[in-house]
Amino acid sequence: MLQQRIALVGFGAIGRAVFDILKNEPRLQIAQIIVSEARREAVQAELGELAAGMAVQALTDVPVGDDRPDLVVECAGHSAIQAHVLPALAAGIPCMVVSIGALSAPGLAEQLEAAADKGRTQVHLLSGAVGGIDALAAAKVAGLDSVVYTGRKPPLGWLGTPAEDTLDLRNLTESTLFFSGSARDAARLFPKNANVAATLSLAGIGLDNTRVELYADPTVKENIHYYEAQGAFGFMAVTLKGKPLASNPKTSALTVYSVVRALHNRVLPVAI
Ligand SMILES: NC(=O)C1=CN([C@@H]2O[C@H](COP(=O)(O)OP(=O)(O)OC[C@H]3O[C@@H](n4cnc5c(N)ncnc54)[C@H](OP(=O)(O)O)[C@@H]3O)[C@@H](O)[C@H]2O)C=CC1
Ligand SMILES: O=C([O-])CC(=O)C(=O)O
Repeated sequence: MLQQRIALVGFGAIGRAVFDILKNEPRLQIAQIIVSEARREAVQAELGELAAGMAVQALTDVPVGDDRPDLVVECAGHSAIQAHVLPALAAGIPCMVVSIGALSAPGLAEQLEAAADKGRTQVHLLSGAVGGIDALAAAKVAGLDSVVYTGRKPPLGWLGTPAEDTLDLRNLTESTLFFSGSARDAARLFPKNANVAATLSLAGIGLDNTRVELYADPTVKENIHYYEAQGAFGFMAVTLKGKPLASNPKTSALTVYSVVRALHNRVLPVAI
């Protein structure tokens, strides 16, 4: 039986939900949870209750020595790529990443590639809240002409973002466009909301050529991702209406399931 010892980076909405799904899965043992120094003791105490009988350690860094995990799964935020994913890759530990918008920062994509090369390993950018990445990345082989993405969330999903500079999100009465531009700018300006734009770009025609529109829409309850891609392969359009996590309305539950799916694909006899 294939098994993996996993270090989970981040124990917020996604991390907790992944932990909850996997805690009784013998093939996928979450051995370490990487959190900030300020939260470490509290998380360790909580794990004592959540995971009685399991040896899960709350740590502030991914161990790269004797106690190294087989795999690092990032579900924390953009800063975690520099802090935890780069060193793990350089030490030869494969990583999965959901905070893909971080790769919009100058030089970070190249640093990730170099670290993975140095460690002779791979970083897997997960599909997260969106679907069709397999088709888009395959279509890229023959050449893509355009990829256009629209992200639409209920107004409260945009709280704490630059959308608040121009919109009264708590009192919005109609669907309102507040960002139109490149995926690079979207990912930089909306680090907790536009990872999907970056994912589509990296699978498709890049962060500067992927066009993005973002809407706050009081008529919807889901986080809606819609994109169209045109190229030598033909045409595709995807609509994904993702239910938000109760613990974080910015994040679609599908992101959690995409992590679990990727992990299952590493250990189950049949990968799909
Ligand atoms: N690819 C995709 O489709 C999607 C990607 N995402 C990405 O996933 C991230 C996490 O989402 P979600 O779980 O909903 O967010 P939450 O805010 O609920 O949780 C994030 C957790 O990660 C912790 N954290 C942040 N930075 C670090 C770090 N450098 N090291 C260790 N822990 C850290 C935070 O701790 P603290 O509070 O102490 O900072 C917090 O507990 C988002 O920020 C976004 O980048 C989200 C949705 C979709
Ligand atoms: O979870 C979602 O629906 C998408 C999201 O936040 C992101 O792209 O960062």
